[in-house]
Amino acid sequence: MARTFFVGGNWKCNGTSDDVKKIVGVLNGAEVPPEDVVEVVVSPPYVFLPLVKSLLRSDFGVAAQNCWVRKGGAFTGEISVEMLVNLNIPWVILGHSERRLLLNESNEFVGDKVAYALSQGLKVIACVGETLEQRESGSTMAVVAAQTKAIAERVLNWDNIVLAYEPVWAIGTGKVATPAQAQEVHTELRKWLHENTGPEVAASVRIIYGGSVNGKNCKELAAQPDVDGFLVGGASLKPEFIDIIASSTVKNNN
Ligand SMILES: O=C(CO)COP(=O)(O)O
Repeated sequence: MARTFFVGGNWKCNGTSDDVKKIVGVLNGAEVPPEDVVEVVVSPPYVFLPLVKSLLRSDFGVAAQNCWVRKGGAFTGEISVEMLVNLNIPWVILGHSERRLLLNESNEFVGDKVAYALSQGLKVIACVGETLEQRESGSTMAVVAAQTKAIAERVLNWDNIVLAYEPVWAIGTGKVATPAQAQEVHTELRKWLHENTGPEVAASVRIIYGGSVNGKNCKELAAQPDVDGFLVGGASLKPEFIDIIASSTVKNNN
């Protein structure tokens, strides 16, 4: 089954409005493969969402980097799903390891957020991934399965979910997973989805890789059969993001 390649740019907590305008200018001027080959979504900090939404080319999507777990209300400092819907922001990144680890977001909390965001019509980039310690102790698959299970227990329809495998040890470290390491976990995740959510979900859900993806290593990673795209951090703030988008064409012979 054809899974459209997906390239997300997670800008994290970076930049000024001038930086944002510059990045969007580069994206708007870029020649990229058509939408049936690659879906591109960029994720600026909350405060720049309206600016990016107003300036960005219409064939690229926009994602928030987080949202509140339930309907908005007396939750100082939070941004609700309803607000994102109101601003026509179609996507949200949830469960990023920086939030799981630095802000103590549990698997259950992330699962609740995914379910609520989907219920209100948002599409979700749900992140899973193990720490170096967990990898070295041989628990990679147990960790990502538990993270995925907390989502699967709360969600019936996976049509609007992209699953991002982001090994924590590869994030912002310049230490990229080898194509074989990425493929191995993606295959296992697809197997897990097959057993726990059924063959259709397993065949159609896009599993993307994140962790030190750049313009040089993207092609070899993209060539792996179960790597359906990328979630890019640092390199999404640079012109090489265009090269990463272009790596989608390695799937063209599928
Ligand atoms: O966390 C990431 C994307 O969400 C990856 O970040 P880097 O590409 O900077 O390693």
